[in-house]
Amino acid sequence: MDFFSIFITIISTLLIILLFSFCSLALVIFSGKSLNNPQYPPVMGTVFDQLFYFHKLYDYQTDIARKYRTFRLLAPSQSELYTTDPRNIEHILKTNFDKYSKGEYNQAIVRDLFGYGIFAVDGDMWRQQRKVSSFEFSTRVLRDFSCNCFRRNAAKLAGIISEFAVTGSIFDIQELLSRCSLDSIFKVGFGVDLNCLEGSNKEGTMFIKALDDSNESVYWRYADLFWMVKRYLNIGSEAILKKNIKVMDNFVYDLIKSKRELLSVQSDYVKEDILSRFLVASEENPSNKNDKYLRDIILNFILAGKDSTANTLSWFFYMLCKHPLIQEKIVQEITDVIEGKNNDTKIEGFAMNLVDTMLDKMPYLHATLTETLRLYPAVPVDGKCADMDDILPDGYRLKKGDGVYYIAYTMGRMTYIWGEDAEVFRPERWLNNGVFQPESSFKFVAFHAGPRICLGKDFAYRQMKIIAMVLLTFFRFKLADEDIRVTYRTMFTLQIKGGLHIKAVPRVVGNRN
Ligand code: HEM
Repeated sequence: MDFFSIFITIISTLLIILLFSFCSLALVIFSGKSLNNPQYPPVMGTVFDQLFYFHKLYDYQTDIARKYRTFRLLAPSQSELYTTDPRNIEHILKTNFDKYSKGEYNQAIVRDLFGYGIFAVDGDMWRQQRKVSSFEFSTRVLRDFSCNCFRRNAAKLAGIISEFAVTGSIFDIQELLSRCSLDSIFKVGFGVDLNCLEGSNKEGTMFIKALDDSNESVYWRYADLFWMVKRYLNIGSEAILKKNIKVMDNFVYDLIKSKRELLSVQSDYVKEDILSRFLVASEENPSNKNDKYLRDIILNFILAGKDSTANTLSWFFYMLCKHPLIQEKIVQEITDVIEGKNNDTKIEGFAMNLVDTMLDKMPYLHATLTETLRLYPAVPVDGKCADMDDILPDGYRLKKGDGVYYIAYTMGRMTYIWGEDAEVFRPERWLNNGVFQPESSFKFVAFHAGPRICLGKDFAYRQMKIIAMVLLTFFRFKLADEDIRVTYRTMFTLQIKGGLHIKAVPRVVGNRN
């Protein structure tokens, strides 16, 4: 056989294999999915379509949801349902809680990052972590200790921004907020001073980058057909992910080691932080005593505490730059609330004098933060897996093993939920005669709902309010480029792609005109 014939034989064999694989995959994807049965939600494509829209995934989902409130994408072995209907959300997250779990499909995807931490487990493991954590979050000590820490970190952040303000420099506020909230979660969660905000902690900075990149790489698995093969061969995005996870693991294992040493040396050490509580709980249950289990708990809390708050505040400042009148209204509310009670004109003193009662009297700020979360929810898509066949309240059926996701980002843009001005940023929609009106957690689902509702909601609002009050008292914020329209980085949490580059103009405190 000549060279040309060998070449043709190889190419045609490859083509036949490729065609065969493609047909088998198509057969697996499209068979057994009740495609034309109107009892099941309409099919809008396969999960691999998400590859093409990955950079604007949530807007792609929103476009479909404008036509179909509940729809399906097909995956090889199951259907993935997406819904915006609050009735369905109540059904899966609360009324039929026991019929839905995180599911093996999701767990396989997130295992390398989340391990067996609270976000990735079900059943007894979840109940045990929820119990220890909810006890921690309900204590008065945590409330006082965390507020103190938020005030200090807000003052440090304002100090850094004042240097930029003096020189008129542009800075990335998302980056600073990210460091600030990481410092807070380390102090409150693990009793450790990370000092990432000052930039003096190089490992901390590397840790943040590794965390963000891993968050994105793991999310990419939802659209990547070959992620398991790549993981096995340790190539491409999976090789990068593995490296990033190693950076994070080293960092977290060092933390556990130093914490254990501290607890054994100092018998009078105050065990009030979340990690100490889990360390004590693990002493009582030897199966949870290993460092891997503690690593998972820590990493889940870091993911919960850092991204959610920092990203929400970044979108909040973006909205305030786009709506200067809203920015000034918040400043007026701060002025009214602190009048006669906090006259300190220095950043540190002002921050330390912000007491709980002042935070509670800020309905407009509360509404603006909530409006930010309505349009830019920190967790844009979240979901569960059906553990048995079921029928949703909107009448659509799903089969055992199907995924069912609620799209918080899309829900915020649905006129049937929020009215004709759903896409308009309008904090006033949350107020009635100046009093904040909460919405059903199945309609405003940014904090999840039902038995697994976010444990850190109040914690997050307190931190966001303190930071917002300190920064807005001392600075007026403007976008570095007034015409810019920022977008998101597609990952588990809604981060601004490329950061938020802004300028701060000092305000004259005591005379805020
Ligand atoms: C704006 C801020 C925040 C938002 C929007 C938010 C949102 C959410 C969402 C959507 C979930 C459900 C995730 C899932 O499906 O597993 C969740 C769960 C959780 N959040 Fe938050 N979160 C915020 C801040 C925080 C903070 C600061 C902490 C802790 C320091 C925290 C701790 C938790 C925990 C422990 C869970 C797991 C609950 C469970 O599975 O039982 N969150 N949060």
